[in-house]
Amino acid sequence: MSAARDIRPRQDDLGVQTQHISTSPSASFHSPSSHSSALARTIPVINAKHLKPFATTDIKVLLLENVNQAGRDMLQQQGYQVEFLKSSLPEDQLIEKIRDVHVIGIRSKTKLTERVLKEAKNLIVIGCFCIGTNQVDLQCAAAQGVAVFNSPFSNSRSVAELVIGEIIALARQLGDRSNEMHNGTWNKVSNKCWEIRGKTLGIIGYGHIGAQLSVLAEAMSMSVIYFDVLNMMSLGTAHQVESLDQLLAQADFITCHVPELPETKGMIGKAQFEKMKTGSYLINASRGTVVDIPALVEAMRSGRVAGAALDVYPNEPAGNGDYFTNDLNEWATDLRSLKNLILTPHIGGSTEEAQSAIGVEVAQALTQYVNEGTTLGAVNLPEVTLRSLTMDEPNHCRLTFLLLFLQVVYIHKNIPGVLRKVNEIIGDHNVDKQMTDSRGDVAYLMADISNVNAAVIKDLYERFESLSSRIMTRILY
Ligand SMILES: NC(=O)c1ccc[n+]([C@@H]2O[C@H](COP(=O)([O-])OP(=O)(O)OC[C@H]3O[C@@H](n4cnc5c(N)ncnc54)[C@H](O)[C@@H]3O)[C@@H](O)[C@H]2O)c1
Ligand SMILES: O=C(O)CC[C@@H](O)C(=O)O
Repeated sequence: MSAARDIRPRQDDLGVQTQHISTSPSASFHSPSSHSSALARTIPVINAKHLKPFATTDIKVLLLENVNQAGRDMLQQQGYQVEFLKSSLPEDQLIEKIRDVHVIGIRSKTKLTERVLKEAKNLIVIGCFCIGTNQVDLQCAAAQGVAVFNSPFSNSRSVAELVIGEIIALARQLGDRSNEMHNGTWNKVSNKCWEIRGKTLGIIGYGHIGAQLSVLAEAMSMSVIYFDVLNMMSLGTAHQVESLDQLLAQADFITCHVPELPETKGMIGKAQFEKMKTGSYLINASRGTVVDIPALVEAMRSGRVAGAALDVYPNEPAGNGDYFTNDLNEWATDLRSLKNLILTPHIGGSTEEAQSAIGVEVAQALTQYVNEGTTLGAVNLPEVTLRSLTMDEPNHCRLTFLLLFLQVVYIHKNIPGVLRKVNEIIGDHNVDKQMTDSRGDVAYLMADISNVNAAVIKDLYERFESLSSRIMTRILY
């Protein structure tokens, strides 16, 4: 087989119309579970909607919001066509672009709403190169058979470290002193400046970030309490309180680390500020909707809150520039006028370490899904994987010759009896391995079938596609 990339269809030995892709090792996906990954592999992928196999060079990827180079490189090395933009796109432009792509990579600013997703006729997978997935209509994506992946903890440490820095900066009014010096003013004061040793940190949401922060804070002799809707294992000597009100009443520093959900919207508002200790501090590096900003402004003006740090806002601009004005958020000027308020442009997870780790992790998940159908780590589909078809398999030479193994990836609506119909179809064939799982209304089945030929593939595909419960059928071989 030629090492040159050639995406033209050709007839292979079995007479199946397939496509021929690079055998360069650098174009192979190095799956952690695959011992053959260093060897050249040929992984044509069928996009079900066209009933034609894809060469990897046919896969179109759109990366928005300055996704890290490491992730971009990995996708390019697959041979995919990768378009890269530094910022997000307004909805209408996004719709134009998304119509054409199979894979989209975004961060927190790109809103993949139902309206956008309905136009994404070729889309098979979304990569959120971040933790949050609130910017994607996950249910709509699942109903369309579009898998969504994120990076669940690669930037957690970066956020936790930022928050530790902010706790000290707020306790010592560092932002104000630094601004004054920038304006030429020497203002040596100790009034209302504190050590953090012995103070109580109240963490709302004890997940990846909250737990990491708990350890760091205790290392600096803070005592840690936290509130979470789940019962969690406390790290160190931290302890879980039973209600948000208890946390608000006890903590000197309060920091929010909950996801954006209907229940967390406005979770810290006027009533909660009134329950906080006078002179306490608030930090929000979760999502902008969690804190009611006008209520925060009022609480800071009244002296109830002695300082705050905000990294996230209800409305955030698509790219960098002079956007932090009342045009974007009506209270921006009020915020900018407050003392001891640290404002950062959603940079909690923005470190070199975090971004490159996220780039690699999400690019890997995307590649594994596109090339192998694996949904491990998907946030909206059942997690299903099969052992890779490797050189260690008894029939590995068939893998090398492409069409002797067929992997059917079938996403279907989870209606009772549907699996019986699916199994009736594949039961007539030589099923090497098979796995199914469901999540909500959607079930996902993977099956490796050996000894297939062009007619069998066509028959299988057509029979799956004719099932009324079908969402998406892909055949990878
Ligand atoms: N500023 C940034 O750059 C940045 C970076 C990463 C993550 N984030 C945000 O931080 C959030 C938290 O990240 P994480 O990785 O720790 O998430 P996580 O899912 O690991 O933890 C969230 C925790 O919040 C808890 N929770 C959910 N609803 C709650 C409620 N109503 N009350 C109390 N607890 C509740 C959950 O049980 C969970 O333990 C993310 O969802 C994301 O929006 C921001
Ligand atoms: O990088 C981003 O845009 C989002 C960072 C953070 O909020 C996340 O959800 O991981």
